[in-house]
Amino acid sequence: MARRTASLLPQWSSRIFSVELDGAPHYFAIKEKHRGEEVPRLFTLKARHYERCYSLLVCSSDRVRRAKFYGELKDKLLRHLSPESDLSPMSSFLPDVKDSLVRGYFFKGDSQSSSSTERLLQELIQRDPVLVCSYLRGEDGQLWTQRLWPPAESQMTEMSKDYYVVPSEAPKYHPSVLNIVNSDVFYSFEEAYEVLKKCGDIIPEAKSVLELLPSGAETRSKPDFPVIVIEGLDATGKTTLTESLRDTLKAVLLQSPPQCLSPWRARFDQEPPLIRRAFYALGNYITAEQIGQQGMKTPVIVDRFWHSTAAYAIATAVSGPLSNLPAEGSEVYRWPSDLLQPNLVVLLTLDPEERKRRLRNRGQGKTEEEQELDHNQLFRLRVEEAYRRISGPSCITVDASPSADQVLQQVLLLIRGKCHL
Ligand SMILES: Nc1ncnc2c1ncn2[C@@H]1O[C@H](COP(=O)(O)OP(=O)(O)OP(=O)(O)O)[C@@H](O)[C@H]1O
Ligand SMILES: Nc1ccn([C@H]2C[C@H](O)[C@@H](COP(=O)(O)O)O2)c(=O)n1
Repeated sequence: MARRTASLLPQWSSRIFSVELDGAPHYFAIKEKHRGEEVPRLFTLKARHYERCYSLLVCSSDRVRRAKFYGELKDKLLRHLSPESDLSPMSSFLPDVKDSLVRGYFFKGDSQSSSSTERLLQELIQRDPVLVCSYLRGEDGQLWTQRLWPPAESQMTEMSKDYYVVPSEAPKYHPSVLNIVNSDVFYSFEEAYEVLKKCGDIIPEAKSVLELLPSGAETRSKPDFPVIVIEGLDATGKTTLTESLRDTLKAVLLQSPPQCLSPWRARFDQEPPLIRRAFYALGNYITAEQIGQQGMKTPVIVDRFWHSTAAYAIATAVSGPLSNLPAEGSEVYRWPSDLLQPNLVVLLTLDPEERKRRLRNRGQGKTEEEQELDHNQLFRLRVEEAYRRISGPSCITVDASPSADQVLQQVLLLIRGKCHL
């Protein structure tokens, strides 16, 4: 058992832990306990009767299983724990080490129901890939010790000791940045394909999607005619503009995700980010195949493409202000080497109030991510900034607030300048 836990989460004592408490991230490290040592204080939990807290980190080496289980675990804990437990997301990572982020949850253990909580934890560690720790409050109500739970799990490992929980500086970038590559954003057909292939047993629809895929991202010869992608948040006027461009340029209009994936889109929108983003990533390769065929005959206009896939994924993986995004020039913003590159990518931007007005006028239902855009100003800013940072090709921003015809003329000017049409 001890060996199991040690291999689940290597370099235990070098890790930083992050937990959202009262709406703010708290970062802490652990320090071996030595007698009489002064240790900085971390945080106080409000209610006195919470003598103990728990963390659960999901440690499976199978990333599809880990992603599915992480979502299910939240539902399970919410069903079982009292609302006073303040269930919060938690993570642990090795500073600057890619792919080292492990996610989980943190909650306060109510002394009233401690035996039933411990029964649930016992059940979880026996069946599922979780690592459980308990945290005890120090005498001054502020200092906490961390220890592997239950104590019998910890014999003979570096986790066997008690550790002080000490405050740690916030990392330069949001810890989720460490795991974006090939978990939130995919940089090759193969990487996204692998995820959907592994899902075949648990999500039957994945098999239908796999059947629609081109046989790899073959290097086709570049289309003879220009390929122009129109990007932007919802209701910025993409549909209006792409339809006008199609008519004006006698072009073919395509979209990503492609029409043939429509029957499965809602299904994959319910899945955890790893699976959902792999679905959208593969959609781009189907659209690329269609572009390759149509682009030999006419200009092609595309409503959303890889910029959307990457920008929404990055902006969702990272929370908080723009400064939490990976820095400009980061590998996270690079274009997949095996994906067709358009000749021009236009990003439509709009004042948030005008966007809301257009959304209201349109009056359609919204996806969860669209609702988030409405309510969460920071999320909207992160999506737009991520769009701007993507390179190879980069997007050219066009203000979409003038009339539909003025926006069309502006974009036609850009196309004529860049694509010799
Ligand atoms: N330049 C414009 N000025 C005023 N209204 C516009 C303009 N362009 C589009 N609209 C209106 O704004 C609404 C949203 O436009 P549209 O559907 O083209 O956006 P979209 O970017 O395709 O949205 P989504 O991504 O959600 O499909 C529509 O009612 C459309 O008629
Ligand atoms: N190529 C694409 C297109 C869309 N998405 C995702 C990103 C958002 O969650 C949502 C927006 O699309 P809309 O509702 O406006 O059709 O779909 C993507 O990841 N990649």
